Amino acid sequence: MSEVSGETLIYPERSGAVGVFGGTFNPIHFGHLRSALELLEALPLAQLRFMPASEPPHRASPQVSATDRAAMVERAIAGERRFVCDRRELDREGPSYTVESLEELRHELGDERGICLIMGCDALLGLPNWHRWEELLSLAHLVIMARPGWVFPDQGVLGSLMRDHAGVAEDLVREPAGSLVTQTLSPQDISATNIRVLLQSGLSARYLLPESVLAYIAERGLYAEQE
Ligand SMILES: Nc1ncnc2c1ncn2[C@@H]1O[C@H](COP(=O)(O)OP(=O)(O)OP(=O)(O)O)[C@@H](O)[C@H]1O
Ligand SMILES: O=C(O)c1ccc[n+]([C@@H]2O[C@H](COP(=O)([O-])O)[C@@H](O)[C@H]2O)c1
Repeated sequence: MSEVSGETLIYPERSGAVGVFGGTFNPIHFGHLRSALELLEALPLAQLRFMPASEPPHRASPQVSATDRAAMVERAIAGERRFVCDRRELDREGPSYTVESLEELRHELGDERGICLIMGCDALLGLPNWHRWEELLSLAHLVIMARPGWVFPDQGVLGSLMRDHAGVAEDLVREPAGSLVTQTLSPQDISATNIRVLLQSGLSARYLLPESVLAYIAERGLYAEQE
């Protein structure tokens, strides 16, 4: 069983699928958290795992360490029993390839359990550049969240992917992998980029992310104001 934060994880009732929400979480914010909660309520998910990327494959190395980013995730999700911080990518050397995390999780959960890889529409657009991306749907379902300012692709390789794998919520528990489900949630036009800009400019980021995360940022002097 992989290392997870807090209590030892007992995998939930056999009925629900396991959601995996990967991200840089630099820092985690209410856009992530509110979307995750709405997904839990809209889809047959028993648990949602926030999985901070240690070395996000397709962006510059974040200035804030993976340990700090995971600590912020842990603070943010404290109190919501169905949210878990999955630290497996912190324990692995090299780029945090999602396909490798899903392989590990599939091995742990067995062949029957539904696993849902969750991502925003913006992340979907970059999918064809991911490491071994064509294997992702054999390991998990994809749950794509609408995000303000982004439209679902309807052409090219992603348009075909969306049509060929289009599924409905029930598929996430009927099958272990292979369906693509889109979900419209209340729009949260919040980004970590915007939060970093505010903090680096000496402005408040209050009400965009949990107070516990803001307190951690202050304690550790992260995203400090730039001269
Ligand atoms: N406001 C939001 N609403 C819905 N999904 C979001 C939102 N913000 C981020 N996501 C999704 O969460 C996942 C992780 O995102 P990430 O940690 O990179 O946050 P971000 O706010 O997009 O960060 P950055 O601004 O640094 O790119 C991605 O799949 C992204 O699409
Ligand atoms: O596996 C890959 O090749 C890959 C390429 C780009 C992004 N990802 C994952 O997608 C998630 C969102 O990434 P990001 O950069 O938008 O925070 C995060 O879990 C990354 O590890 C994964």
